[in-house]
Amino acid sequence: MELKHVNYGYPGSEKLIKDFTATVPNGKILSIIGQNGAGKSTLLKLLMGSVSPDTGTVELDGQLIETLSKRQRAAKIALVTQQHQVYDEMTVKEVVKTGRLPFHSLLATISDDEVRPFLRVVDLADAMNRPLSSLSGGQQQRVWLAAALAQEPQYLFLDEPTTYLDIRYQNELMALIRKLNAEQQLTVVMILHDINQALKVSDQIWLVKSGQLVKAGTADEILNEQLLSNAFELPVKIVNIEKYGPYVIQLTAS
Ligand SMILES: Nc1ncnc2c1ncn2[C@@H]1O[C@H](COP(=O)(O)OP(=O)(O)OP(=O)(O)O)[C@@H](O)[C@H]1O
Repeated sequence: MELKHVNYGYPGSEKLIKDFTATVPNGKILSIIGQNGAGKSTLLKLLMGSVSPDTGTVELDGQLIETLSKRQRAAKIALVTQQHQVYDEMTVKEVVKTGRLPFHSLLATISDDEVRPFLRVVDLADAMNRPLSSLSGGQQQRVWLAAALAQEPQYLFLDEPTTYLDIRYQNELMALIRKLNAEQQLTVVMILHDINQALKVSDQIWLVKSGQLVKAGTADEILNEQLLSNAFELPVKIVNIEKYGPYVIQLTAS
């Protein structure tokens, strides 16, 4: 999956993504980090083909993304976002069934047996018949992950998956994503707000500022005070913590 010289602005707005060229590493975990409004979610939309570049190209497995139908794209890419309150009344299994829908007509019946394996992966098979709203935030996020997995994608996109989760659930979710990446060779692309989390879980990081790629690199290559301070427009200190390693501190007050 790759972006080549992509420029994009929302209709009626000024250019947001500027001459963006980068490759999503296959079978790896990629995180996109940057300030609010830097264009991270828009990059996901471009990679998914839900918006088209004004100039430049987006390729998915060697094909121009706009030549693929919505169904063909859904067969390859699944997205987990944080906007799903609408489905609160649904049961866990119903939510996971929505993940199968790109392949079935809306009238198709999807059996419980078909969705159970995906709930097993996220350790929620026992909660299958419970209303989604009766689960904790961390469990709900795992249900959405199961729904994405039910799509049997090659690429798993996550837009700020740890927002609203406390640190323990954040760590659990990240461990699960790593496991999925390792065991199912899923290519993971996620937007993370926590730089340290991104540094810890990612094989590659795209550091983005004002719609431009500042740097694509490994955690070691991104761990640079000046680079991060410039990109986030805040002073950054990197400290070394025993048994943890380097830790980025963003200084919010001068
Ligand atoms: N549908 C839209 N129409 C017009 N402008 C939009 C639309 N979606 C996003 N924008 C604008 O594009 C800019 C970048 O948005 P985007 O969501 O890509 O950034 P982001 O880096 O993901 O931000 P955040 O960290 O706050 O989620 C913002 O100024 C936003 O207001």
